[in-house]
Amino acid sequence: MEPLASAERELTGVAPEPHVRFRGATKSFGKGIHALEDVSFDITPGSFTVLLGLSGSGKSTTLRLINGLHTPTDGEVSVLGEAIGTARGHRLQDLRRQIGMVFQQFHLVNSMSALENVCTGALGELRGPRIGLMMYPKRIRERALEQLERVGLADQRFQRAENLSGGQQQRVAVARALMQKPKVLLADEPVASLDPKSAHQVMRLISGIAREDGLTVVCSLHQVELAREWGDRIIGLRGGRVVLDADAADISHEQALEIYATVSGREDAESERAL
Ligand SMILES: Nc1ncnc2c1ncn2[C@@H]1O[C@H](COP(=O)(O)OP(=O)(O)OP(=O)(O)O)[C@@H](O)[C@H]1O
Repeated sequence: MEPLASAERELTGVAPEPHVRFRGATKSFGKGIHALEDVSFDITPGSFTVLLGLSGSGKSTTLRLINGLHTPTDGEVSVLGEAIGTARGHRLQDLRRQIGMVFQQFHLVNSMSALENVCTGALGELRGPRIGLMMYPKRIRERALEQLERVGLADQRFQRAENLSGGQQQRVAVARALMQKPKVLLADEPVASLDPKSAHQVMRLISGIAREDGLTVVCSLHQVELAREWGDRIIGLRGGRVVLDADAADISHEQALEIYATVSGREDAESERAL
């Protein structure tokens, strides 16, 4: 998915500024735990990048560096042209508002309706807490309903989140992320808890919305086939290092599987899951 970036290049002859830039980024936790080591890449606006790798390879750390939850121990991470690790206060809040997030475990409030969960995505633009759907301004409730319509769940708007299926809950979580009107959408293993049919549905939804809104997506996955089907580009991580970085269309199933090259029994089991 390169329409935005390639259109801009065609019009101006200049490649657009990347939405995400890693330059020699390293993240260590104490002595000896290098979650990420010397990672460099640029992510083009409007592209869909998949981070592929087994458990512990550094995918979540990469996403957390992008949304400023971690700061790099060494090197630089910039998002939308700013070094997010050094941004503070309002500037950091503004940047974070432009970065939507979707998680493996959905992180909805179970006792709230689907619509109220989506409304919480707008809390960053409101003052003070809101308890109950009717405490949100009408314009926010209307926007939330529009987002629920986009993910095909308007008819479930008053259903408590806990009564929805996993796939439906993830669609509500996508709608909530869209309330921020993000430029960048980060998805951390968004389909790892879903059955294959729901997983495809959610990936199709994220991909379709990203295309419509020109969103830049960075999505971690551990399933090779999903990565090849939905990503424009695959960045493979192993042991905190980039071991593959190429257009998804140019990567064979076997090449992608090499990311899971076995060095221990644990990884053997993981590489079977990755198929
Ligand atoms: N806060 C932390 N403190 C200590 N070590 C950490 C911390 N966060 C991550 N790590 C370590 O960094 C490495 C990379 O972890 P990360 O969560 O980024 O991997 P991942 O590819 O997302 O794995 P998973 O799919 O299991 O979430 C692992 O060895 C992990 O144990």
